[in-house]
Amino acid sequence: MDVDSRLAGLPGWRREGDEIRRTLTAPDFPAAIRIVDEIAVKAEELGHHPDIDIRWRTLHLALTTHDAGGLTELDFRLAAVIDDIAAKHGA
Ligand SMILES: C[C@H](O)[C@H](O)[C@H]1CNC2=NC(N)=NC(=O)C2=N1
Repeated sequence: MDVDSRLAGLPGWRREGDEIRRTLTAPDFPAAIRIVDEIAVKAEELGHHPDIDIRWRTLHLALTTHDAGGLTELDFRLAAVIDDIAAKHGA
């Protein structure tokens, strides 16, 4: 997969090794938790789950496909879903 060209379509995301990462700043802590809650619903639907670090209203998200030993189509699909959720919540 051409990771660089996929990343070009996801401006908030950067590559770090076998992961893509994005940091979000929500308006406040409850909004950050609502974002995580919505991501959880979509992640279950996709069968693909982000690593999430919650620091007050800052969320650090990391995606990779451990099963495949690197980045796959699913990571980029989930990244786009996360971007939609973030935009909806003003993050
Ligand atoms: C069996 C199950 O589908 C796998 O463990 C899934 C679950 N969610 C996952 N999520 C992510 N991000 N990477 C995986 O490799 C992965 N594997």
